[in-house]
Amino acid sequence: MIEVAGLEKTYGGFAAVVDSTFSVEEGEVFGIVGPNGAGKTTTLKVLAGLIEPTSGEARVAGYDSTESAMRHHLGFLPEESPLYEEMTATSYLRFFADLYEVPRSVADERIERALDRLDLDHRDRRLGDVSKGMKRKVAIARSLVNDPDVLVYDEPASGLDPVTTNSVLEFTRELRAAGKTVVFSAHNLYHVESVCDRVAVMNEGRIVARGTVDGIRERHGETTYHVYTDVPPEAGAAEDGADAEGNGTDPEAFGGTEEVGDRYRTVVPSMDAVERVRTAASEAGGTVVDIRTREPSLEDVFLDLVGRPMPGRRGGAGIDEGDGTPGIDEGDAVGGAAAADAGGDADTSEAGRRDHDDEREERAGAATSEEA
Ligand SMILES: Nc1ncnc2c1ncn2[C@@H]1O[C@H](COP(=O)(O)OP(=O)(O)OP(=O)(O)O)[C@@H](O)[C@H]1O
Repeated sequence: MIEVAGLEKTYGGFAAVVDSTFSVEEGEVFGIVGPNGAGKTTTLKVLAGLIEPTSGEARVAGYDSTESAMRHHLGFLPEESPLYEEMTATSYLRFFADLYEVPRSVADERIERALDRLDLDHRDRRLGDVSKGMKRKVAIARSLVNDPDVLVYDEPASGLDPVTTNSVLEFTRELRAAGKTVVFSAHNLYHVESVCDRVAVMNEGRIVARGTVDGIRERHGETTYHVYTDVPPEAGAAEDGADAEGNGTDPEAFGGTEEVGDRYRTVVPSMDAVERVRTAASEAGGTVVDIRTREPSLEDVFLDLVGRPMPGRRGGAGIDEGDGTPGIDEGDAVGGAAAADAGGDADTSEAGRRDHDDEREERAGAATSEEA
Protein backbone atom coordinates (compact mmCIF):
# COMPACT_ATOMS: atom_id res chain seq x y z
CA MET A 1 0.00 0.00 0.00
CA ILE A 2 2.99 2.26 0.62
CA GLU A 3 6.32 1.94 -1.17
CA VAL A 4 9.12 4.32 -0.38
CA ALA A 5 12.36 3.86 -2.30
CA GLY A 6 15.58 5.80 -1.98
CA LEU A 7 13.74 8.81 -0.62
CA GLU A 8 15.81 11.92 -0.03
CA LYS A 9 14.70 15.33 1.07
CA THR A 10 17.16 18.13 1.39
CA TYR A 11 16.59 21.69 2.51
CA GLY A 12 19.32 23.84 1.07
CA GLY A 13 22.36 21.67 1.66
CA PHE A 14 20.82 19.91 4.64
CA ALA A 15 19.60 16.35 4.24
CA ALA A 16 16.49 15.92 6.38
CA VAL A 17 15.86 12.42 4.95
CA VAL A 18 18.58 10.30 3.40
CA ASP A 19 18.06 7.23 1.23
CA SER A 20 14.96 6.04 3.03
CA THR A 21 13.36 2.82 1.86
CA PHE A 22 10.45 0.95 3.37
CA SER A 23 7.11 -0.50 2.46
CA VAL A 24 3.88 -0.88 4.36
CA GLU A 25 1.34 -3.55 3.56
CA GLU A 26 -2.39 -3.09 3.44
CA GLY A 27 -3.88 -3.37 6.91
CA GLU A 28 -0.57 -2.82 8.66
CA VAL A 29 0.32 -0.30 11.33
CA PHE A 30 3.82 0.97 10.74
CA GLY A 31 5.60 3.14 13.30
CA ILE A 32 8.35 5.63 12.66
CA VAL A 33 10.40 6.50 15.70
CA GLY A 34 13.52 8.55 16.19
CA PRO A 35 14.89 11.45 18.18
CA ASN A 36 13.98 15.07 17.49
CA GLY A 37 15.03 16.10 14.03
CA ALA A 38 15.44 12.52 12.81
CA GLY A 39 13.31 13.12 9.73
CA LYS A 40 10.01 11.56 10.80
CA THR A 41 7.74 14.49 10.00
CA THR A 42 9.53 15.11 6.73
CA THR A 43 8.92 11.49 5.74
CA LEU A 44 5.25 11.73 6.68
CA LYS A 45 4.81 15.00 4.81
CA VAL A 46 6.22 13.39 1.68
CA LEU A 47 3.76 10.51 2.08
CA ALA A 48 0.94 12.98 2.52
CA GLY A 49 1.93 14.80 -0.66
CA LEU A 50 2.66 18.02 1.21
CA ILE A 51 6.27 18.19 0.12
CA GLU A 52 8.04 16.72 -2.86
CA PRO A 53 11.03 14.42 -2.47
CA THR A 54 14.35 15.79 -3.67
CA SER A 55 14.98 12.34 -5.12
CA GLY A 56 13.62 8.84 -4.81
CA GLU A 57 9.93 8.13 -4.71
CA ALA A 58 7.03 7.49 -2.42
CA ARG A 59 3.98 5.63 -3.69
CA VAL A 60 0.76 5.59 -1.74
CA ALA A 61 -2.22 3.45 -2.72
CA GLY A 62 -0.77 3.00 -6.18
CA TYR A 63 -0.13 6.71 -6.83
CA ASP A 64 2.98 8.75 -6.67
CA SER A 65 2.66 10.87 -3.53
CA THR A 66 2.90 14.01 -5.66
CA GLU A 67 -0.23 13.10 -7.67
CA SER A 68 -3.31 14.91 -6.47
CA ALA A 69 -5.47 11.80 -7.00
CA MET A 70 -3.50 10.15 -4.22
CA ARG A 71 -5.08 12.46 -1.65
CA HIS A 72 -8.47 10.82 -2.06
CA HIS A 73 -6.95 7.70 -0.56
CA LEU A 74 -5.16 9.42 2.27
CA GLY A 75 -6.01 10.85 5.66
CA PHE A 76 -3.32 12.97 7.25
CA LEU A 77 -3.05 14.07 10.85
CA PRO A 78 -0.32 16.69 11.23
CA GLU A 79 1.68 17.07 14.42
CA GLU A 80 -0.03 20.37 15.09
CA SER A 81 -3.59 20.54 13.90
CA PRO A 82 -5.16 23.93 14.46
CA LEU A 83 -8.91 23.76 13.98
CA TYR A 84 -11.37 26.48 13.05
CA GLU A 85 -12.14 27.60 16.56
CA GLU A 86 -15.54 29.11 15.82
CA MET A 87 -16.92 25.89 14.35
CA THR A 88 -18.38 22.95 16.23
CA ALA A 89 -16.95 19.47 15.76
CA THR A 90 -19.86 18.49 13.56
CA SER A 91 -19.83 21.58 11.37
CA TYR A 92 -16.06 21.43 11.06
CA LEU A 93 -16.11 17.81 9.91
CA ARG A 94 -18.99 18.50 7.51
CA PHE A 95 -16.93 21.31 6.05
CA PHE A 96 -14.07 18.91 5.29
CA ALA A 97 -16.43 16.26 3.99
CA ASP A 98 -17.78 18.89 1.57
CA LEU A 99 -14.25 19.64 0.41
CA TYR A 100 -13.91 15.98 -0.44
CA GLU A 101 -17.34 16.10 -2.09
CA VAL A 102 -18.71 13.39 0.15
CA PRO A 103 -22.54 13.33 -0.18
CA ARG A 104 -24.11 14.83 2.95
CA SER A 105 -25.96 11.71 4.09
CA VAL A 106 -22.82 9.58 3.75
CA ALA A 107 -20.73 12.24 5.45
CA ASP A 108 -23.14 12.61 8.37
CA GLU A 109 -23.20 8.91 9.00
CA ARG A 110 -19.42 8.67 8.74
CA ILE A 111 -18.86 11.66 11.04
CA GLU A 112 -21.32 10.35 13.59
CA ARG A 113 -19.64 6.95 13.60
CA ALA A 114 -16.15 8.42 14.04
CA LEU A 115 -17.26 10.76 16.82
CA ASP A 116 -19.11 7.97 18.61
CA ARG A 117 -16.17 5.70 18.39
CA LEU A 118 -13.81 8.40 19.62
CA ASP A 119 -16.15 9.12 22.55
CA LEU A 120 -16.40 12.71 21.55
CA ASP A 121 -18.71 14.71 23.77
CA HIS A 122 -19.66 18.36 23.33
CA ARG A 123 -20.04 18.03 19.59
CA ASP A 124 -21.92 21.28 19.44
CA ARG A 125 -19.49 23.31 21.50
CA ARG A 126 -17.21 25.68 19.62
CA LEU A 127 -13.86 24.03 19.00
CA GLY A 128 -12.03 26.94 20.61
CA ASP A 129 -13.58 25.90 23.92
CA VAL A 130 -12.93 22.16 23.94
CA SER A 131 -10.05 20.30 25.57
CA LYS A 132 -6.80 19.44 23.82
CA GLY A 133 -7.78 15.76 23.81
CA MET A 134 -11.06 16.56 22.12
CA LYS A 135 -9.34 18.73 19.56
CA ARG A 136 -7.00 15.88 18.73
CA LYS A 137 -9.94 13.52 18.37
CA VAL A 138 -11.69 15.94 16.04
CA ALA A 139 -8.52 16.13 13.96
CA ILE A 140 -8.43 12.32 13.86
CA ALA A 141 -12.08 12.25 12.80
CA ARG A 142 -11.20 14.80 10.10
CA SER A 143 -8.59 12.38 8.71
CA LEU A 144 -11.40 9.91 8.13
CA VAL A 145 -14.07 11.99 6.41
CA ASN A 146 -13.01 10.83 2.96
CA ASP A 147 -12.88 7.19 4.12
CA PRO A 148 -9.22 6.84 3.06
CA ASP A 149 -7.31 3.57 2.71
CA VAL A 150 -4.16 5.03 4.20
CA LEU A 151 -3.76 7.09 7.35
CA VAL A 152 -0.63 9.04 8.08
CA TYR A 153 -0.54 10.27 11.65
CA ASP A 154 2.17 12.49 13.06
CA GLU A 155 2.38 11.98 16.82
CA PRO A 156 -1.32 11.16 17.20
CA ALA A 157 -1.19 10.79 20.97
CA SER A 158 1.34 13.45 21.85
CA GLY A 159 0.43 15.60 24.83
CA LEU A 160 -2.73 13.66 25.64
CA ASP A 161 -3.70 12.30 29.04
CA PRO A 162 -3.39 8.53 29.59
CA VAL A 163 -7.09 7.82 29.08
CA THR A 164 -7.29 9.80 25.84
CA THR A 165 -3.98 8.31 24.70
CA ASN A 166 -5.31 4.85 25.30
CA SER A 167 -8.45 5.61 23.38
CA VAL A 168 -6.43 6.94 20.43
CA LEU A 169 -4.20 3.85 20.43
CA GLU A 170 -7.20 1.56 20.65
CA PHE A 171 -8.79 3.46 17.79
CA THR A 172 -5.63 2.92 15.73
CA ARG A 173 -5.91 -0.82 16.32
CA GLU A 174 -9.51 -0.67 15.16
CA LEU A 175 -8.46 1.11 12.00
CA ARG A 176 -6.14 -1.78 11.29
CA ALA A 177 -8.93 -4.26 12.02
CA ALA A 178 -11.03 -2.36 9.48
CA GLY A 179 -8.29 -2.94 6.90
CA LYS A 180 -6.78 0.55 6.94
CA THR A 181 -3.08 1.05 6.52
CA VAL A 182 -1.62 3.32 9.16
CA VAL A 183 1.76 4.99 9.37
CA PHE A 184 2.45 6.99 12.47
CA SER A 185 5.33 8.64 14.19
CA ALA A 186 5.74 8.69 17.93
CA HIS A 187 8.25 9.46 20.62
CA ASN A 188 6.61 7.20 23.14
CA LEU A 189 8.06 3.78 22.44
CA TYR A 190 5.47 2.06 24.56
CA HIS A 191 2.78 3.35 22.18
CA VAL A 192 4.77 2.01 19.29
CA GLU A 193 5.32 -1.38 20.89
CA SER A 194 1.67 -1.67 21.75
CA VAL A 195 0.23 -0.80 18.36
CA CYS A 196 2.68 -1.27 15.52
CA ASP A 197 3.14 -4.36 13.41
CA ARG A 198 6.47 -3.03 12.23
CA VAL A 199 8.70 -0.12 12.99
CA ALA A 200 11.41 1.98 11.38
CA VAL A 201 13.92 3.64 13.65
CA MET A 202 15.26 6.87 12.13
CA ASN A 203 18.30 8.80 13.18
CA GLU A 204 19.73 11.85 11.50
CA GLY A 205 17.66 11.33 8.38
CA ARG A 206 18.35 7.65 7.91
CA ILE A 207 16.50 4.48 8.77
CA VAL A 208 18.88 2.66 11.10
CA ALA A 209 16.68 -0.33 11.91
CA ARG A 210 13.46 -1.69 10.50
CA GLY A 211 11.23 -4.64 11.20
CA THR A 212 8.96 -5.98 13.90
CA VAL A 213 9.66 -4.73 17.38
CA ASP A 214 10.64 -8.24 18.43
CA GLY A 215 12.86 -8.63 15.39
CA ILE A 216 14.62 -5.34 16.06
CA ARG A 217 15.12 -6.34 19.68
CA GLU A 218 16.51 -9.70 18.61
CA ARG A 219 18.93 -8.22 16.14
CA HIS A 220 20.05 -5.07 17.84
CA GLY A 221 19.47 -5.74 21.52
CA GLU A 222 21.37 -7.97 23.85
CA THR A 223 19.80 -10.40 26.27
CA THR A 224 21.55 -10.32 29.62
CA TYR A 225 21.50 -12.85 32.43
CA HIS A 226 21.40 -11.75 36.03
CA VAL A 227 23.09 -14.45 38.08
CA TYR A 228 22.43 -14.37 41.83
CA THR A 229 24.85 -16.17 44.12
CA ASP A 230 25.04 -16.59 47.89
CA VAL A 231 28.70 -15.56 47.96
CA PRO A 232 30.61 -13.16 45.71
CA PRO A 233 31.94 -15.25 42.82
CA GLU A 234 35.65 -15.84 43.28
CA ALA A 235 37.36 -13.33 41.02
CA GLY A 236 40.68 -15.11 41.64
CA ALA A 237 39.26 -18.25 40.06
CA ALA A 238 39.59 -16.56 36.69
CA GLU A 239 42.29 -17.70 34.36
CA ASP A 240 41.57 -14.98 31.84
CA GLY A 241 39.36 -11.91 31.48
CA ALA A 242 36.24 -11.63 29.39
CA ASP A 243 36.73 -11.39 25.68
CA ALA A 244 34.58 -9.19 23.46
CA GLU A 245 31.61 -11.51 23.97
CA GLY A 246 32.11 -11.62 27.72
CA ASN A 247 33.32 -15.19 27.51
CA GLY A 248 36.06 -14.95 30.09
CA THR A 249 35.94 -16.60 33.49
CA ASP A 250 36.41 -13.56 35.65
CA PRO A 251 33.14 -12.11 36.96
CA GLU A 252 34.93 -8.81 37.49
CA ALA A 253 35.47 -8.70 33.78
CA PHE A 254 31.70 -8.92 33.24
CA GLY A 255 31.27 -5.59 34.93
CA GLY A 256 31.60 -6.79 38.50
CA THR A 257 29.35 -8.25 41.10
CA GLU A 258 26.88 -6.19 43.06
CA GLU A 259 25.57 -6.91 46.54
CA VAL A 260 21.77 -7.06 46.47
CA GLY A 261 20.28 -7.72 49.93
CA ASP A 262 21.86 -10.92 51.15
CA ARG A 263 22.79 -12.05 47.63
CA TYR A 264 25.25 -11.10 44.95
CA ARG A 265 24.29 -10.26 41.39
CA THR A 266 26.58 -10.66 38.41
CA VAL A 267 25.27 -9.57 35.02
CA VAL A 268 26.60 -11.53 32.05
CA PRO A 269 25.76 -11.66 28.34
CA SER A 270 25.59 -15.42 27.63
CA MET A 271 24.71 -18.77 29.14
CA ASP A 272 28.36 -19.78 28.80
CA ALA A 273 29.25 -16.85 30.98
CA VAL A 274 26.55 -17.91 33.45
CA GLU A 275 28.34 -21.25 33.77
CA ARG A 276 31.59 -19.45 34.41
CA VAL A 277 29.99 -17.46 37.20
CA ARG A 278 28.67 -20.74 38.60
CA THR A 279 32.20 -22.14 38.62
CA ALA A 280 33.57 -18.99 40.20
CA ALA A 281 30.86 -19.09 42.90
CA SER A 282 31.58 -22.68 43.64
CA GLU A 283 35.32 -21.94 43.93
CA ALA A 284 34.34 -19.38 46.55
CA GLY A 285 32.38 -22.01 48.47
CA GLY A 286 28.94 -20.87 47.36
CA THR A 287 26.32 -21.56 44.74
CA VAL A 288 24.02 -19.94 42.20
CA VAL A 289 20.62 -19.29 43.79
CA ASP A 290 18.77 -17.63 40.93
CA ILE A 291 19.22 -16.71 37.28
CA ARG A 292 17.03 -14.12 35.60
CA THR A 293 16.95 -13.36 31.92
CA ARG A 294 16.48 -9.74 30.91
CA GLU A 295 15.31 -9.04 27.39
CA PRO A 296 16.18 -5.61 26.03
CA SER A 297 13.27 -3.22 25.72
CA LEU A 298 12.67 -1.27 22.53
CA GLU A 299 13.91 1.70 24.52
CA ASP A 300 17.23 -0.03 25.30
CA VAL A 301 17.68 -0.80 21.63
CA PHE A 302 16.56 2.66 20.57
CA LEU A 303 19.07 4.36 22.85
CA ASP A 304 21.80 2.11 21.56
CA LEU A 305 20.89 2.78 17.94
CA VAL A 306 20.47 6.52 18.13
CA GLY A 307 22.84 7.27 20.93
CA ARG A 308 25.78 7.84 18.65
CA PRO A 309 26.30 10.46 15.95
CA MET A 310 26.40 9.28 12.39
CA PRO A 311 28.80 10.52 9.79
CA GLY A 312 28.03 12.72 6.84
CA ARG A 313 24.46 13.86 7.23
CA ARG A 314 24.97 17.28 5.77
CA GLY A 315 24.00 17.06 2.13
CA GLY A 316 24.21 13.29 2.44
CA ALA A 317 27.96 13.51 1.97
CA GLY A 318 29.84 10.60 3.43
CA ILE A 319 26.83 8.36 3.18
CA ASP A 320 26.53 8.06 -0.54
CA GLU A 321 30.23 8.35 -0.93
CA GLY A 322 30.92 4.94 0.56
CA ASP A 323 32.69 2.37 -1.47
CA GLY A 324 29.51 1.66 -3.34
CA THR A 325 28.87 -1.55 -1.48
CA PRO A 326 25.40 -1.06 -0.08
CA GLY A 327 25.82 -3.42 2.86
CA ILE A 328 28.93 -1.63 4.06
CA ASP A 329 27.30 1.71 3.53
CA GLU A 330 24.45 0.51 5.70
CA GLY A 331 26.77 -0.81 8.37
CA ASP A 332 28.27 2.66 8.62
CA ALA A 333 24.88 4.17 9.00
CA VAL A 334 23.77 1.76 11.69
CA GLY A 335 26.82 2.64 13.74
CA GLY A 336 29.79 0.55 14.71
CA ALA A 337 28.75 -1.11 17.92
CA ALA A 338 25.19 -1.80 16.88
CA ALA A 339 26.33 -3.24 13.59
CA ALA A 340 28.90 -5.40 15.31
CA ASP A 341 26.36 -6.60 17.86
CA ALA A 342 24.06 -7.63 15.09
CA GLY A 343 26.86 -9.53 13.41
CA GLY A 344 26.96 -7.03 10.57
CA ASP A 345 23.24 -7.49 10.27
CA ALA A 346 22.00 -5.57 7.30
CA ASP A 347 18.30 -5.16 7.83
CA THR A 348 18.39 -2.24 5.49
CA SER A 349 21.04 -3.63 3.20
CA GLU A 350 20.35 -3.32 -0.49
CA ALA A 351 18.78 -6.77 -0.55
CA GLY A 352 16.72 -5.89 2.49
CA ARG A 353 15.69 -2.59 0.93
CA ARG A 354 14.41 -4.25 -2.16
CA ASP A 355 12.48 -6.93 -0.35
CA HIS A 356 9.67 -6.47 2.05
CA ASP A 357 11.30 -6.70 5.46
CA ASP A 358 8.95 -8.95 7.33
CA GLU A 359 9.80 -11.09 10.30
CA ARG A 360 11.13 -13.89 8.16
CA GLU A 361 13.61 -11.58 6.59
CA GLU A 362 14.77 -10.39 9.98
CA ARG A 363 15.52 -13.90 11.04
CA ALA A 364 17.46 -14.31 7.84
CA GLY A 365 19.29 -11.05 8.54
CA ALA A 366 22.72 -12.64 8.73
CA ALA A 367 22.32 -14.30 5.37
CA THR A 368 21.16 -11.02 3.87
CA SER A 369 24.22 -9.37 5.30
CA GLU A 370 26.51 -11.95 3.72
CA GLU A 371 24.94 -11.35 0.36
CA ALA A 372 25.65 -7.68 0.77
N1 LIG B 1 11.30 23.44 5.89
C1 LIG B 1 12.49 23.12 6.43
N2 LIG B 1 13.59 23.85 6.15
C2 LIG B 1 14.80 23.54 6.67
N3 LIG B 1 15.01 22.49 7.48
C3 LIG B 1 13.96 21.74 7.81
C4 LIG B 1 12.65 22.00 7.29
N4 LIG B 1 11.81 21.06 7.78
C5 LIG B 1 12.55 20.25 8.56
N5 LIG B 1 13.83 20.65 8.57
C6 LIG B 1 14.93 20.02 9.30
O1 LIG B 1 14.99 18.67 8.90
C7 LIG B 1 15.30 17.85 10.03
C8 LIG B 1 14.23 16.80 10.18
O2 LIG B 1 13.05 17.45 10.62
P1 LIG B 1 11.74 16.63 10.94
O3 LIG B 1 10.71 17.63 11.35
O4 LIG B 1 11.42 15.74 9.81
O5 LIG B 1 12.21 15.76 12.18
P2 LIG B 1 11.35 14.91 13.21
O6 LIG B 1 12.01 13.59 13.31
O7 LIG B 1 9.92 14.92 12.83
O8 LIG B 1 11.59 15.73 14.54
P3 LIG B 1 10.62 15.95 15.82
O9 LIG B 1 10.59 14.67 16.56
O10 LIG B 1 11.35 17.02 16.58
O11 LIG B 1 9.29 16.40 15.33
C9 LIG B 1 15.42 18.79 11.23
O12 LIG B 1 16.79 19.07 11.43
C10 LIG B 1 14.67 20.01 10.79
O13 LIG B 1 15.18 21.17 11.39
